[in-house]
Amino acid sequence: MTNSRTPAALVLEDGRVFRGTAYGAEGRTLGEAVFCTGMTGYQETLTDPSYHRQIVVQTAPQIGNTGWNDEDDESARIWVSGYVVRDPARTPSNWRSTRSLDDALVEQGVVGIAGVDTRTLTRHLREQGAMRSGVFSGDALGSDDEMIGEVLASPPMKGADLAGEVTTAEAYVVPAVGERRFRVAALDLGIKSNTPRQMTARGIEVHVLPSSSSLDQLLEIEPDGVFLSNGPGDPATTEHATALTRSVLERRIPLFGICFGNQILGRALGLGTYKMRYGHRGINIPVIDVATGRVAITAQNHGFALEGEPGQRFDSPFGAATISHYCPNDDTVEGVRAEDVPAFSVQYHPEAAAGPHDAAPLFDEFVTLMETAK
Ligand SMILES: NC(=O)CC[C@H](N)C(=O)O
Repeated sequence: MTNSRTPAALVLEDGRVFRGTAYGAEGRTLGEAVFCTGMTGYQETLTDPSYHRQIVVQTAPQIGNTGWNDEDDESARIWVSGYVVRDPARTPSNWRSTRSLDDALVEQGVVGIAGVDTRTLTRHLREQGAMRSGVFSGDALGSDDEMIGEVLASPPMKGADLAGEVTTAEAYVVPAVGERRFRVAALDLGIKSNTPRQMTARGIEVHVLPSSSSLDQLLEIEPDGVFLSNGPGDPATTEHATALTRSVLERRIPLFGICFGNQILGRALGLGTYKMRYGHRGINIPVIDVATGRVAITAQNHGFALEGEPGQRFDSPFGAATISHYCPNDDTVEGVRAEDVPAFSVQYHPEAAAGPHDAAPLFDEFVTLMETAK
């Protein structure tokens, strides 16, 4: 259970060391330290494959209050490489809870640390940027120099090609709820369970494909639409997915992308990507739709972004395109739309569980795009 007295340390690549006690599994883990500002939804965060190779810091001081249930996982396992909290729940309480968060972390061998001053840590990451880090506890604790050395020897997130590490080994089909109206080929770069669920609820039969699938394998499905999922790593490494996307655009098959998928569509349209200082990770991030001026409150989890200006129109290899959405906090690109081929994508999460659901109608827009193309 929680409140272990085993000493633990979170070590950042710039030499900052935060001391605390072991939480979850004991041992050693390495990854990019990033902070997430969601007050709820820690189970969805932990099981989101986009957090692969990241050590997640929760800014909400109390974590674990509702325990761990058998329904909210976004994938078959916890993907974060480490977990940093301030004050873990001693007594989880929720009618759906089947075990404590601490037990779930131990069961899956996820090394964490509690008792960290997460406010100071978050301010540090906000100023200095997300960076390589490690959590060390028990026998794995070494001298500061040793631990910093291990962190400095670990690979950076920039240039990391990770979709192949999280994608499904085999293609599978998620049937439509009720009558099947459309068939969609979904490229799994780290897809979350709630994404096919949002589509199947709208009469879409979803064929989830491994990230290495060829154009022929995709076309074999005779899809009415193609979906590009979220996923971990640097979008600059997605040559295969970007080439595949270009072939889909050439054939004018309706296409919708989320997060990593937005970065891939952007790249296919000729935009560049860059690593943000500390990214957007939370569940109350505003996004403005340039066409309507409307603001949506969104869930986000990204450390990279597309280059471009809010509302900018640009020439792509597939005709005109627009930066359709942006974040008013920092003018980050949050969506792109092609005007001459049926394709659009967003950097945020319309499938967000536990919400917010402002952006859910984007799945209806995908349906409309497919209806129009038929
Ligand atoms: N959730 C995602 O799809 C993240 C995309 C990409 N790995 C990023 O960090 O920007």
